[in-house]
Amino acid sequence: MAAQTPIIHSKARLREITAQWRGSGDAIALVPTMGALHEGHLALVRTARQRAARVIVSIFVNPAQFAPHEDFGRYPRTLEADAEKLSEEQVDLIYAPAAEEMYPAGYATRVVPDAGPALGLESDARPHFFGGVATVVSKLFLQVRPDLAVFGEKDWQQLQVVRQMVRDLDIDIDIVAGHTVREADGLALSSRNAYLSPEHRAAVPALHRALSEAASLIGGGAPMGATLVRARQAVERAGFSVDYLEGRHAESLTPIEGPHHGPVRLLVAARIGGTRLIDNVPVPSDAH
Ligand SMILES: Nc1ncnc2c1ncn2[C@@H]1O[C@H](COP(=O)(O)OP(=O)(O)OP(=O)(O)O)[C@@H](O)[C@H]1O
Ligand SMILES: CC(C)(CO)[C@@H](O)C(=O)[O-]
Ligand code: BAL
Repeated sequence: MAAQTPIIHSKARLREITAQWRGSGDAIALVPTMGALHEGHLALVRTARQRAARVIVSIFVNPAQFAPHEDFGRYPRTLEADAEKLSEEQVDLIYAPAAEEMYPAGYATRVVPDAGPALGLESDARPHFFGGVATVVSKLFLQVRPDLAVFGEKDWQQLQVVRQMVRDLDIDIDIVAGHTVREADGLALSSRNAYLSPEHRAAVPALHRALSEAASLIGGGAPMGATLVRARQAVERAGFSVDYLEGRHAESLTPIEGPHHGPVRLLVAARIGGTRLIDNVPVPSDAH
C-alpha cells in the first residue's frame, strides 16, 4: 500500500512546506483541480511527476467560477476517495483550502481576462467563468509558487486563457498541457459525467463523434461553415441542446473568417438532461 499523501487546508502550512522544498532545490509542479478525480486528472499528475521532484494537487471547488444558477451546490465532493487515488500516484501534497481560506471576509480583488482567448465560447454561456478561474488560478500560483502547472486540453479555452494570463502578468511558471483522456466510446472524462442518466450516457458519444468527423472532413478540404452546421444538427439529433460548436484559431481562439492559416481547433459545449458537456479536437493540419 502506498503511503498516504498529506492533506493540508491552510496557506500558512503550504508556505512552510514549499519553502522547505524550494530550499532543498526541488522543483515543484502544481495540478489545480476541483476534485472528484478521474483518470484525466491522474494523467495530469503523471505528467507533473515526470517534470518535477515535488507534485502538489489542489482540490478546491471554486465558488467564484459558478453563477448562482449553476451546479456549485451539487458538484461532487469526494475528498477521501481523491486522496486515495493521489496517494497511489505518490503525490507529495494535497492542498484543499476551505472557501474562507481563499476568500476571507472582506475579500475584494478579481483577475478578469477581458480580451483575447477569453472572448466568446464559454464566456457567452458563463460570463463570470474566466474571471473566477483567473482569480483562483493566480491565487493558487502565488500561494504555491510552483515551477510549472499542468492543465488539461479538455478545457481548451481555459488552457489558452491561463497561458495568456501568465504572459500578461509576467508570471514565471511553465504551463504544461495534458491530452484529453477519453472513454473507449470517445466521451471525454469529466467529473460532471457522473450527472448523466444511463439513457443520456448512451446518447453522449454522438458529441465527440460529430466533432471528430467534422474535423476530418474539414481537414480533407470540406467547407468549414456547412460542415459545422451538419455537425451541430447531428449533435441536436442525439438529444443535445448546443451552446456553441465552432472552429477557431487554435491558440488565439479568434474566429475564423475566410481562408485560414495555422492550426484550427473545433470546440463544442452542449447540454443534455441538465448536464453540460464540453469537448474540442484539432483539425488535421494537412488542411493548411
Ligand atoms: N478528460 C480529461 N483529460 C485530461 N485532463 C482533464 C480531463 N478532464 C479534466 N481535465 C483537467 O483537469 C483539471 C481539473 O479539472 P476539473 O477538476 O474541473 O475536472 P473536470 O473533470 O473537467 O470537471 P468538470 O466536470 O467540472 O469540468 C483541468 O485542467 C482539466 O482540464
Ligand atoms: C483550473 C480550475 C481548477 C480552477 O478552479 C478549474 O477551472 C478546473 O478544474 O478546470
Ligand atoms: N473544468 C472546468 C471547471 C468548471 O467547469 O467550472
